[in-house]
Amino acid sequence: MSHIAKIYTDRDTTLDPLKGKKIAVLGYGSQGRAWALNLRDSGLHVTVGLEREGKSWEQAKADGFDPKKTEDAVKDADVVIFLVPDMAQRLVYREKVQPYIRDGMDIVFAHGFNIHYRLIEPPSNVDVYMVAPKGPGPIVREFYVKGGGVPVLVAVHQNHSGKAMEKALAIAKALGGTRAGAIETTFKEETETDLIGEQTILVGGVMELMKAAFETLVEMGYQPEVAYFETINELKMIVDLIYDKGFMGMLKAVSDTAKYGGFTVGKQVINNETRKRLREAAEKVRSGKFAEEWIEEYGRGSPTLQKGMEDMDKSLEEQTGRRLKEIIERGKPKS
Ligand SMILES: NC(=O)C1=CN([C@@H]2O[C@H](COP(=O)(O)OP(=O)(O)OC[C@H]3O[C@@H](n4cnc5c(N)ncnc54)[C@H](O)[C@@H]3O)[C@@H](O)[C@H]2O)C=CC1
Ligand SMILES: CC(=O)[C@](C)(O)C(=O)O
Ligand SMILES: [Mg+2]
Ligand SMILES: [Mg+2]
Repeated sequence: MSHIAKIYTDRDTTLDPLKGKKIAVLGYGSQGRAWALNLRDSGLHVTVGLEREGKSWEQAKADGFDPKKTEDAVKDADVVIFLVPDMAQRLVYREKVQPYIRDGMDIVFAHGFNIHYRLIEPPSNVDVYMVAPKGPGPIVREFYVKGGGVPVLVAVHQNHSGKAMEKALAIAKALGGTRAGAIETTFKEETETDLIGEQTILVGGVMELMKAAFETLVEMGYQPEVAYFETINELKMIVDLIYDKGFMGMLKAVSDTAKYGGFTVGKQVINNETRKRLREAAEKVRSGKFAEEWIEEYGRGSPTLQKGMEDMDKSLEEQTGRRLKEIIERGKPKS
């Protein structure tokens, strides 16, 4: 592997390509709020566009924005950023963006789903690019406020102006992303790796592994509180060690007993069978079959997603976590 990714930092980037441009942030949820606030704090001109009055509208107002109806924000904008849910983007595009597209407008995404799977096909007279934060929205905001930034991926799908990458990097900088680094990628690579990552490890894999370990201990008659601290609460500390000091740093911080048990038993639990299923899940993303399934589920009102949320809310691990909340909060470092 001799390939080295192209990575941009603050020194390689400038806000100039977006200075004075009118930026419409569509959606004010997890990413929308973080982007609108970070871009505004970085000195860019931001308008929040929303479908209707409601929770997001109130939050945007509380944060000092004067939200507009989606189409009104778009009519005025030079740059339109899609931060409504992936499944909602197609309809918002068709009804509230497409009719107002002008020559030289920018259409921007935080995830490549709708472009890669061709749910949105912008005309050739606009730039289409992406800045994809590799972290949850609230963390994108928190890191920025504290002087840091969450790393981002940048990609260009359509370069009508010839300056699409410069503008993607300007957004990356305004978001705080280039304080860490912005890695150049493609819509295909970002979309597929993001979906594979969230399904197999970040959301799906970690959640199920924690649940499986917790439930095994409880089934064996151990106290749920003890199981919760062991299999769920302590994971953050282990992951933080890996985050700060790598796998070697984590291993140096745990006991030899844990290292030996970890090396031998870890491979039995996450074995070739698990890897085979991980690969199958990844292939299902790459073939477009997962996207097809998710679009179909969304069309039926997302029953599986809703049931997942309800079941988790009622689960013994979540109930136990709520009961232990006070203890966990009390123990958190104070600075
Ligand atoms: N959540 C995250 O941390 C990350 C999200 N992304 C991407 O960012 C984009 C936005 O995702 P999130 O911030 O998670 O979205 P979200 O679910 O938090 O967005 C909700 C916002 O969209 C509005 N909204 C909800 N349903 C709508 C509909 N049917 N039509 C129009 N507006 C609607 C809500 O009022 C709210 O303002 C997606 O493309 C996602 O893949 C990328 C990286 C991480
Ligand atoms: C937070 C993030 O990067 C995810 C998991 O890809 C997402 O929310 O879609
Ligand atoms: Mg992601
Ligand atoms: Mg994602």
